[in-house]
Formats: sequence, C-alpha cells, structure tokens
Amino acid sequence: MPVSPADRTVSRPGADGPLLSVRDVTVRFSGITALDGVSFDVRKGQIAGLIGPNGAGKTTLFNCLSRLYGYSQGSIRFDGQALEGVPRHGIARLGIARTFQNLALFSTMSVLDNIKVGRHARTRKGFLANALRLPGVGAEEADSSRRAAELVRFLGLEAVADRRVADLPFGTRKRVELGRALASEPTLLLLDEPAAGLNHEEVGALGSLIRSIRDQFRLTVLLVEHHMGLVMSVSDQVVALNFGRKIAEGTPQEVRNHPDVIQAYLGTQG
Ligand SMILES: Nc1ncnc2c1ncn2[C@@H]1O[C@H](COP(=O)(O)OP(=O)(O)OP(=O)(O)O)[C@@H](O)[C@H]1O
Repeated sequence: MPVSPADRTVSRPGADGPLLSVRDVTVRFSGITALDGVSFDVRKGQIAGLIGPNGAGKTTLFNCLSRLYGYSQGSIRFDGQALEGVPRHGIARLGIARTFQNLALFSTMSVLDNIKVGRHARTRKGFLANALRLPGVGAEEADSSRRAAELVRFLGLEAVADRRVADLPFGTRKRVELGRALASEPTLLLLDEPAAGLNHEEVGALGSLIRSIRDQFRLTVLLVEHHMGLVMSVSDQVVALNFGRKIAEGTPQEVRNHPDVIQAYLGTQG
C-alpha cells in the first residue's frame, strides 16, 4: 500500500519563494565565529547538500534551523515565516524535522513506538490526553498507528517493527530515526550525516532512499554530509562552508570543481 503523503496546502505566504532562506547568519561562541554572514536559499522540492571540512559550521547551521542555537545576526525564513519568533518546540509543528549524527531514539522502545513518537507534532490531543485516554484520542491514535505502520513498510522495517531499537544494527537504527522524522510530516527534512557509520552497501541504498523520500513525501531535503560520493550524487544544489563562511554554491559539478572548495579540502589533508 502506498504511503499517504501529507496534505500540502497550495496557497501559503511563502508559496512562490524559496522554502528556506538563510540570510547573513552569524553565530559566535566566546571568541569563535562558527558562522560568519552565511546566506543561501533552498527551493521547494530540492535536495540540497551542505559540505565543508570539520569545524566549518555545518552542525551550527543545523542547530540554528532547529532553534537549538540563536544567532547574533541575520535571519532565517521558512516558507515565508521568520524562524526567530518560533520557539524550539514549535519547529516540528511548523514542518521541520531532523535526524541527528548520534541518533535520537528511545533505545528500550520498539521500532514502531519510536516512529509513533514522531507523530506527536501532528496530534492535537497531546501526550497528557493520550495518557488519560480523553475523548477523541482513540481516532487520533488509530491514525497515528496507521501512518507509523505505513512508514515501517516504506522503510523496509516490517521484520523488526516490534523489536527493541537497542538490539538492532546501527544502519537499521538510522532508518528508524528517518521514520521518526518522517512521522511528523515535515516539509523540510534535515539529515545530519546520514551516511556516517554505514557500510558501502548501505550508503549506496541511502542515496536512492533519500530521493524516493523526497519524491514520495513531496518534501525538501537539506543534508550535512562528509561522504562526497553520496552528497554529489544525490544533491540538486550544494553549499560549501569553510571556517564559518560560504565559499561556494551551485550544482554538484560546479562546487566540486570550485578552487576554494578544492583548497579547503586539500588544506585538511596531511
Ligand atoms: N556549543 C559550542 N560552543 C563553543 N564552540 C562551538 C559550539 N558548537 C560549535 N562550536 C565551534 O564552532 C565551530 C563550528 O563547529 P560545527 O560543529 O558547526 O562544525 P561542523 O562543520 O559541523 O564540523 P564537523 O564536520 O566536525 O561536525 C567549531 O570551531 C566548533 O568548535
């Protein structure tokens, strides 16, 4: 059975503009400028890759997008709305979901229950109403279970749906985390090093999975990735950072051949 994509409202304030617009964002930590006037756009439906050597500022940018970090300068607009006014807990409901480098799962819970946790951003009744079984909870719970089961099938996790996450291999856990993020029905999916810790075969499958997620769920993807083969093959657009500054932006081909990008990566070797 196909996964039902989230209902997408056609007419929104930012309908004709980029989905994500990062403008002149600067983040400083006592003495370190982690991001220095970074600007770029991501259009709806694109897969955008964010690359750069260690310490370039990629995770800091992701943390700004998830409102984990504030910024001393600049602005970020998501679908036409300024993120600065959105509290951290409002990000998922707005339509932004992310995965983490070190996985953010409940290891003693089952695969299915972890994915259902991601539904909370889309349920109206909330955790307390669910716990107390208040009226209306049953229908919402049934819908959450159905959608979680669809995601389990989409991600090929049927055989382990009832297993504890802690007992599963790392690559499988990463797919569970993807399911948790997708369960909140995002319009923007932030993937933080999705290839890290995966074997060669798993990385190959991941590229096709990211594309099919974009197509099936009609969403936009921004991924931070060190695995150049993956990021260059899957991305429509690549942004390169170094020492907190944007040094290149364009198609994978353009960025791969940019002298500042070549220099940034050569400078990190040996
Ligand atoms: N919470 C923090 N406190 C102080 N400095 C920080 C903090 N977070 C990041 N930094 C610094 O900001 C700079 C950018 O770090 P960031 O983690 O964003 O880089 P990155 O591109 O994600 O690197 P990596 O690829 O190694 O994950 C680094 O110099 C880092 O040490």
